[in-house]
Amino acid sequence: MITKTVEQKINYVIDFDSTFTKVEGLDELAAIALKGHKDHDKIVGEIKAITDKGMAGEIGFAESLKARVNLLPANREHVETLIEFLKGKISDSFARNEAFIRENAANIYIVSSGFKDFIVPVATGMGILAENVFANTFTYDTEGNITGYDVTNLLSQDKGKVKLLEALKFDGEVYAIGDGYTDYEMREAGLATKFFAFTENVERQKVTDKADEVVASFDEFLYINGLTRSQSYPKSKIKVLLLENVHPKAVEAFKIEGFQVELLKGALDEEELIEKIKGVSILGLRSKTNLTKRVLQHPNASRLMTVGAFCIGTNQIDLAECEKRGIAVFNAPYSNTRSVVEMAIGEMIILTRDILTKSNKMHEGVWDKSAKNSYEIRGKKLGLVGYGSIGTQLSVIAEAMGMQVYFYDAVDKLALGNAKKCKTLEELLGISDFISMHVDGRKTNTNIIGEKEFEMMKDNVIFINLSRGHVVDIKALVNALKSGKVWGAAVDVFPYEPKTNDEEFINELRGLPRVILTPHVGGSTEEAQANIGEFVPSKLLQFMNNGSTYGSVNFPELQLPALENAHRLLHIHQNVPGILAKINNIFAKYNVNIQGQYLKTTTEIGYVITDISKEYADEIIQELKGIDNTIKFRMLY
Ligand SMILES: NC(=O)C1=CN([C@@H]2O[C@H](COP(=O)(O)OP(=O)(O)OC[C@H]3O[C@@H](n4cnc5c(N)ncnc54)[C@H](O)[C@@H]3O)[C@@H](O)[C@H]2O)C=CC1
Ligand SMILES: O=C(O)CCC(=O)C(=O)O
Repeated sequence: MITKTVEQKINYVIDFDSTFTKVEGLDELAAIALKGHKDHDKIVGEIKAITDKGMAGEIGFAESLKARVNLLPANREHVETLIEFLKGKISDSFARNEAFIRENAANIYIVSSGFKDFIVPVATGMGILAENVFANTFTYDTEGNITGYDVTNLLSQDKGKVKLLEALKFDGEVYAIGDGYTDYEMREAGLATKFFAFTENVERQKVTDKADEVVASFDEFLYINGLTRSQSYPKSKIKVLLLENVHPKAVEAFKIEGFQVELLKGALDEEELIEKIKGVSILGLRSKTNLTKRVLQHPNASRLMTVGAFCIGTNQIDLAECEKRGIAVFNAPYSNTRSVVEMAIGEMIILTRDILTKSNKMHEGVWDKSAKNSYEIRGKKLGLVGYGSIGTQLSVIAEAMGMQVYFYDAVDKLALGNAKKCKTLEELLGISDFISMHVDGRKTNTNIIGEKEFEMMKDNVIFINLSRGHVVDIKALVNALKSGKVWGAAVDVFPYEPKTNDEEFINELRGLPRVILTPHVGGSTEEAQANIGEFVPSKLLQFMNNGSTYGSVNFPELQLPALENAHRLLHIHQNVPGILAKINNIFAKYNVNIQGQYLKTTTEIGYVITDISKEYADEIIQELKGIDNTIKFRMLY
């Protein structure tokens, strides 16, 4: 751990409400006491409004406290309930750094305008000494009802924290940490050496404007001051940018760990992405944002460490450029496959029963009961182009529904069930009653189905594309539909897709009969999106927290053990001879004890992870970074 040699004693004065805990104790006490009360919302709202005004410095503190306690119909039992509640509401970054609190307990003070009645049990549970908690105290009647508070306590008065610090006469420096104006007042009065505005739970501009430093977490406070901490680099300083409305679970996964997260609804074009990627270390996108070489080469992208494709396809990402730059890319290869398969089955049935035509007629008041142009899928031949995760699942389900399945894949694939392998695409096109595209989006798959391929198909074929827009020549499909070669089609993906839901969809397929058009929603089910929203962040977090790259689509894959009692050094470099030797020469030169070492390479890059004992010369870091052909270096503990 990094530990500052502290020559001068530092006293840490920490606020409680919305700093040490995520919430305001008195507001929560009101909510507990008024549970089930007919005026619950009204009274709690009033109390919260007064709290906010007081914290923002808009009304005097004494006035705010009096008004709030007067509105509070609470008793000892409610206080007990509040204590249990608050124990679960310790701010994440304080909870993460309990070890620091316990080690430095003698110099850590809670100075709060809240109440000892609930602060002491919560704070002492985290290692704070009871005698170092300074706060107000309630007064109770004989039945245990709160009647008021001790008005002689300095903290119940205006500028109470200032008065208390004057009285305490701390020896050494005083670092005040809090979210409210009264915390700043200690600095204003010259009683605190520095004021750190704490914004993990609430951010008040009036307070941050006055701060010496704004810290989004306690980790950041410890980092700035070179103190012992649980995170080698504070996650609140690491930016995560999530695009295309990924599932809220993803946002939550990063927030829980303390990252700075921004979620945007739509996709971004190249210029917009260059602008937004500034300072971003973790980027999440779906199929519509192109992460191009130009974006990656821009200085704004220099902090980018990892990218998550919240989908299967990664053709929208320049994987080779990411690799060259030491950026690990992950995707969700299976989470939405079932959703695509179900949509393909549904669309085959809708088209072969001519349901679109019938439904449209019904909406116009036409009752046309007839079996004409309606067929079962049972017994028909389904041709799958691409026999990967989706193609194979569709194969099994279609077969269970009585279809005869044929497939063509560019690589040799094992046939599942009774499916039959075709040697060529031409063979498959000539056999099939239904053709469904499930190839990946590599560039060479552009227009693999065009005029010539439609010509090879049986008359009245039903054609489905849920893979990628560019694999089918849309003009050729339009002609095949107009000529009757293709009876009906379902298309979910297009060479150009609108960036957001506000943009018009323009395509020649619009308005054609028996054509199902969907806005790239093959994988958009609640289930699939929730699965992806968990899966991709778990990969990105593993990479960030532990260095593991298992499942990466462009990086040497390594599943690393948990870090135990060591510092982990991660070195990404161009794959040229001699780098491992150079790394180990540095360790040998400084007599570093290696606890474990892992290496994996691709033809382009090498990834060396070394776990070392915690005592080492700081110089090794600069020397490791300085090795020729180093792409990226970082350290974890
Ligand atoms: N519409 C949507 O919302 C969704 C679309 N997709 C897309 O579906 C496609 C397939 O996904 P997966 O099955 O998971 O991919 P996969 O990578 O498991 O399978 C693709 C298969 O296509 C084969 N292939 C590639 N090019 C070929 C060619 N020219 N001819 C014959 N075979 C070829 C590959 O060898 C591979 O077996 C991808 O493009 C993916 O992006 C995936 C999920 C949702
Ligand atoms: O849901 C998305 O944005 C894209 C789905 C898709 O095409 C994929 O997973 O490859």
